[in-house]
Amino acid sequence: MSADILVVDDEVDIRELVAGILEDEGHRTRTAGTSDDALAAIETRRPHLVFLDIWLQGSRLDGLQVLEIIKSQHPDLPVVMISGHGNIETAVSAIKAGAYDFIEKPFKADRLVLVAERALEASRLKREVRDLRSRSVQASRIAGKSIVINQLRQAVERAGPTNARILITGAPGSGKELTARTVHSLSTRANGPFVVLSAATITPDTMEAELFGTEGGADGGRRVGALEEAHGGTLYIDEIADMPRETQNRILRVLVDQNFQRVGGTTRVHVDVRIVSSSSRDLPAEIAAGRFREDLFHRLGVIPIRVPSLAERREDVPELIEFFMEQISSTTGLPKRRIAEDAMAVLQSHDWPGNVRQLRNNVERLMILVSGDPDAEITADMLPSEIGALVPSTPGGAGGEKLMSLPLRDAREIFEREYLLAQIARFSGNISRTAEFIGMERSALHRKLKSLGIGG
Ligand SMILES: Nc1ncnc2c1ncn2[C@@H]1O[C@H](COP(=O)(O)OP(=O)(O)OP(=O)(O)O)[C@@H](O)[C@H]1O
Repeated sequence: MSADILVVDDEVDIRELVAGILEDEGHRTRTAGTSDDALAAIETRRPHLVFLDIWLQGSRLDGLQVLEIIKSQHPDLPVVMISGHGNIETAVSAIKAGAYDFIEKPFKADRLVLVAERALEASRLKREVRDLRSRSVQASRIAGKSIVINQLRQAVERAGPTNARILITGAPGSGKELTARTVHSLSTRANGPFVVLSAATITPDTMEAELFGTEGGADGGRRVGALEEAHGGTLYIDEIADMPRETQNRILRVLVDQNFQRVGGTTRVHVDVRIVSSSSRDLPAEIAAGRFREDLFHRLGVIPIRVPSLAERREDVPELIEFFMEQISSTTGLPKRRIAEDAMAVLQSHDWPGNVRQLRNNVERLMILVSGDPDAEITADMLPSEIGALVPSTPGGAGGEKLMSLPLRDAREIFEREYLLAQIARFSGNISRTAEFIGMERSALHRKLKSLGIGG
């Protein structure tokens, strides 16, 4: 890579020498003889790398002061100090102040080239890591603009940094783990581990070993459990209500004592772990049935957060579809597709029992299956039958057969009711938008709803 390198030294011979060597390597260089010229050159255009003399005789500021200014304005701009013979100590303090490295006069050309390449490579890697991080944050963004999702986002932003234990409830696939990850990324533990323990998929026999780890097993070895692995970070326990009673007792003790013993062990392990747990069950009902400890419920749920189901926020469906198409397209290379209005209407009025996960799976399936003309829209008839049922289900869950057994008048009334309820839900209760979509006058729709006994 050809980089833009600024060489700052009061001795003209030195700066020309350094610049010459770097240019021979294919880089572009600029030079400055004083602190003010150096800062002005950076101001004009941020270079990729700076070689900076420590002394800078005859300048307003010395090299260390210039370094300080550069680091405050451009923390990621790598600076290599040029140190005179015998002032290694100053060079070391420059490194403490943020310089990448130093070269000592007189220096060999290959040492100079090597340091330059390393500094440029380190800065490139740093940038890459930052990009990847921001991309993965973007990939796990809580998407949606509905009121309920805004409330969720606010709750997460408030609770994230507090370090308090959080209990997340919500239907399967609604985004509980995503919520937990967002909480973690907003906390002071963001650079620590985020460990997932899925209580639903672990058998009661192995639950404690998974959570606490084991000691003195058959092979005499010890295994680190999820709690220990999450030290300094967050432990996310999924489907907490599926934990066996005995484990519930033990985890409660961990929460009280802040330490635990490994299975088969005698030493107490002290950890600093924030526990975020989740459940898709009705926990008060589990407590009433004696399956879940009430005191544990209160300990885990210092801050309760509820994730809305997708059916509660149908207006987010188009944005979520766009979000997933973008995501899937960038990871698989599949082209994004346009969704025709009739298909969108079906997608928005579907109940989505599997919530956002089910929606995402369907988007992926459509992108794979709908091949051919990349400009062709996805229309309602291309949707899988599981979603595409055009007759809304009737109360009691019966489908078309029930309608068939009724006189036209009653069947029509049931159909109209279900149809209108679904459309209104789709537009989040906004009657004007519903009326416009279904092609009725707003006042006529109001009258219709009243006659069907819907709404106030
Ligand atoms: N609001 C959202 N915006 C973007 N993606 C979302 C949103 N909610 C959920 N997802 C995505 O949907 C999928 C399911 O979410 P997640 O695993 O967090 O659900 P869950 O409630 O933890 O599921 P389960 O109950 O099965 O553990 C994930 O791919 C997640 O990234």
